Amino acid sequence: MSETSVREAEIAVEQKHVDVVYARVAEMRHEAEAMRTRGDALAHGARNEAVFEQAAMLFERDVMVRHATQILRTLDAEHEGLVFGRLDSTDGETQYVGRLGVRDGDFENLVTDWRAPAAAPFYQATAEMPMQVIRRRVIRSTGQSVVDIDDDLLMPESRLDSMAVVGEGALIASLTRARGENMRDIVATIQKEQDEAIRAPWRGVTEITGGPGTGKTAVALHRVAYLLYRDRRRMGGTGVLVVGPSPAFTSYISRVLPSMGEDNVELRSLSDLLDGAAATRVDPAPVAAVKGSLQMRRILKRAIREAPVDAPTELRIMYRGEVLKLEARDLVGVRAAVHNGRRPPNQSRVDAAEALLEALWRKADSYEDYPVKRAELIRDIGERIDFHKFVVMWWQLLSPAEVLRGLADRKVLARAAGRVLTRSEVDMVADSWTKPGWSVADIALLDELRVLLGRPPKRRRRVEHDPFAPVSVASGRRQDYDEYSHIVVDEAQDLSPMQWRMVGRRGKYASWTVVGDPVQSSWPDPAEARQAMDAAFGGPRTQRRRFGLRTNYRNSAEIFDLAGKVVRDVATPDQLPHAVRSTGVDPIILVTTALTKSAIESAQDLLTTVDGTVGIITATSRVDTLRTAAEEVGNPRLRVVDGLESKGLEYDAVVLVEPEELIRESSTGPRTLYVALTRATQRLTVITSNPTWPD
Ligand SMILES: Nc1ncnc2c1ncn2[C@@H]1O[C@H](COP(=O)(O)OP(=O)(O)OP(=O)(O)O)[C@@H](O)[C@H]1O
Repeated sequence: MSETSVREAEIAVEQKHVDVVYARVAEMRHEAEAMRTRGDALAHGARNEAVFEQAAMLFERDVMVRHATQILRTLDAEHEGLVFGRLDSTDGETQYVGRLGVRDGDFENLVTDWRAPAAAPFYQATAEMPMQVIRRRVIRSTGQSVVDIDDDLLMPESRLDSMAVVGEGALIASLTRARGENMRDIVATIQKEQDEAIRAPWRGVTEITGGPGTGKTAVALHRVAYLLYRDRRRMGGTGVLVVGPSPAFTSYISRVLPSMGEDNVELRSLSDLLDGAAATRVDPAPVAAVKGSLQMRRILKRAIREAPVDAPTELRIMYRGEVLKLEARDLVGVRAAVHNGRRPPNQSRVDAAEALLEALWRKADSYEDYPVKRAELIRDIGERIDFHKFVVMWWQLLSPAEVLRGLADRKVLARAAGRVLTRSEVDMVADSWTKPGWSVADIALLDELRVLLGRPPKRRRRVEHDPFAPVSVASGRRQDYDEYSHIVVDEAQDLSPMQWRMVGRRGKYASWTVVGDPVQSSWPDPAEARQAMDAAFGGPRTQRRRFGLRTNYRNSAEIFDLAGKVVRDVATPDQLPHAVRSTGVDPIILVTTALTKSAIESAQDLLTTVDGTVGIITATSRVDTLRTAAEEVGNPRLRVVDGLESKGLEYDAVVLVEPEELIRESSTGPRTLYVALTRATQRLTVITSNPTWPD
């Protein structure tokens, strides 16, 4: 038989099995619908245990079918298959691997879930350690049709004559596919070193490091799916949180988990981790550096001890014919004493009232011929409406937003900062808070304030308009942030210490998967961030395991060569991954002063060359101009982002505009440029006004 006809014959064999699987899933779906109707009736009428048991069984079935239906819906939209692998072993058994475990009516295995221990050889077997696998086959489908297969012969000596072997590399085929709007799962082609990280135990902290394109994000997401499968009871109840650098990134990765049937995972970016306070901008690097460092915590703590600007500075009260007066100095003392108490300020109003009454009594006690008793004074004044009004104005319930906005006044900030910030830092940071909206760095500060201020007590009555009620930054979507059972942090090298505190607060009892690449870091003080990270994990004694990924699956070798050049002074050779795929096409470097025009022309060119997405990456200051120009092209495959936004994303082709501006804009030298240069899978064009770039 010719090679083509062997391939076709083998495709037909697999199609037959795939048809059986889909038919079984359809059958189960029908059964489940019927059972659901019956199950409701059963559950309502349940009288004895047997019926209960039956109802519970039906429920489990139902859950499984819903799971399958959801996966199918996601896959149908992307034309991918439920079954993607097959193992032929020395014991004569054949096993299919897929996104879901499916059994036939007799409980015989039709497909093994990729996360089950039985499927592990599909990812772990090698020619050196074949794990009894003679042939490993990757099955590629479009919807329900098998379109291709690809074999790995691991034990040639055990191969039977009837066993055909076809294909030329499922991995490479998958890597050269056009990139779309969303990241795809990699279940069919997970590599051994990746699989080890995916299947690591849930406990403690799992750190995954690797250069650009080594599959860190993909591995982290598959690990979530794996943990939910293996430890659903532990993970499923309180939930898994995945934290990424930007909303563009969370949207990019949003499809991966649903394609594996997992939609119960919260994906959040650092700018929307706090409910009700989404960031709309990014601070310039020097401002972000100040706001992200731990010294901000000291400043915020001092800020909340200050009296609000409109708080009264004197208390006068008539009592039994005398004027009792607390002067500014007295009030400052009382305020400080209340702040030194145990409770956060928003829960200390009662303490404040008591401390004021105590101070009034001390005043009264110092008057001669003024026979009042302590208990009487406290009771009488404590019940008076004018005293209550004073307390409400003097000890205001504060929202995190109000406090941070208050620091836009440079005098207020300078007072809170003391000697922690220089004068120019105070100017620059105060100025940033006069701008509308919040920056990404502000979200961590608001979250810190949320905890420092404490949750205000619930009001008993609904008041129509209460000018003193705090403007809440928490909409109450999720009250108890500290309840996640597992947290994944992607691009972890970029979290500031304050952001680590924010994330750490959400994982008091969590286990962690932390993913990053130190060479791509955009944070200027890695040591301080490292310390804050350790604290988030519960201290340096928390169990850790580390995995390093060494192969760059994204970039062509030609593109990665150029990217490697720009970080040669800040990265050691062993920090750079190895790019496996060569396209024979070198990046283009275009020297011109007509940057916008050339960028658009190059992008248009590339849109005709590649089938997937094209990204224009540029300095923040150029984004608006280029976006306007790109809109005129009117092609939905074309995007414009700045260097920081490009983190974690990928495109078929990239046009990088004025590389040196990305370096100038960043506080970490060439690292952001390195990120930008490693976003393309196939083509890269760099547009520069410097004739000697990159030398
Ligand atoms: N085993 C694999 N099979 C197929 N594709 C893979 C595999 N591993 C990684 N990829 C692909 O390589 C690309 C890079 O993966 P990913 O974005 O997870 O890398 P990363 O290490 O997070 O990159 P960066 O740090 O540069 O953002 C993605 O398109 C991913 O689908």
